[in-house]
Amino acid sequence: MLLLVSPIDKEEAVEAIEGGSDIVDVKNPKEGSLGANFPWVIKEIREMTPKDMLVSATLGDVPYKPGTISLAAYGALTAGADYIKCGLFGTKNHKEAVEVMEGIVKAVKGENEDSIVVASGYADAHRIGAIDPMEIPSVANDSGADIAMLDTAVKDGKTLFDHLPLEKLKIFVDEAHGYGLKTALAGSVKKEQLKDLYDMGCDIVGVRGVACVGGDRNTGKIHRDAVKELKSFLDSFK
Ligand SMILES: O=C[C@H](O)COP(=O)(O)O
Repeated sequence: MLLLVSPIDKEEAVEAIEGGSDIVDVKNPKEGSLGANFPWVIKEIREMTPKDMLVSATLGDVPYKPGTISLAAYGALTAGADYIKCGLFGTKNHKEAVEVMEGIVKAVKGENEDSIVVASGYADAHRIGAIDPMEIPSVANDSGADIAMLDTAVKDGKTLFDHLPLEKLKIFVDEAHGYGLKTALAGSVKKEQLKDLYDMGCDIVGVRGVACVGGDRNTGKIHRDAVKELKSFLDSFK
């Protein structure tokens, strides 16, 4: 299972890289769970990240505005992101979500067929009126995306597992794998929850809070020692 760590700036990106993160996920937590960062931040983090390491960029907790989002995706790609990740915040159903994701897929894969598109739903979608998280694998599949992901929309200390039990997460992973997609799971994930994610076959775990000093995604900063600890813990499962 790969470790994705979400830095907000260059200083945190160095910590993620030195700590051994597999994917550097440029994000702006000030703008939400999957908040988008500025193109120049994505660009400078891509430039300082070793070529063989993947850089991901989030497009935000996006509204149901397919044109706007496809243009944002094009911008993230141009800034150098290998992974383009979209939080389906304002889409209420399968049809709307597929429409948004199809625009992203067309915008980025038309330029670079190797770019990786991630459709992210929210385990606590019921709190924001967004699409049911269990529909995300079919949304990713029907739109031509590569990865089905879940995060949490509201960062109030509740974790992914508080909103979806293990059995449901396993169904999510199995369904996505059945389509030939990869999976990414996140949402205030704690170290002691990593083994469950590994055992269910999750491909990527996304973290920020647990990689920050003091475990706080907003007030803390990512530290290489925390990333190293997570990485070696994950390696111990192999
Ligand atoms: O993509 C992963 C997110 O950044 C997870 O952040 P979090 O661990 O603070 O919920």
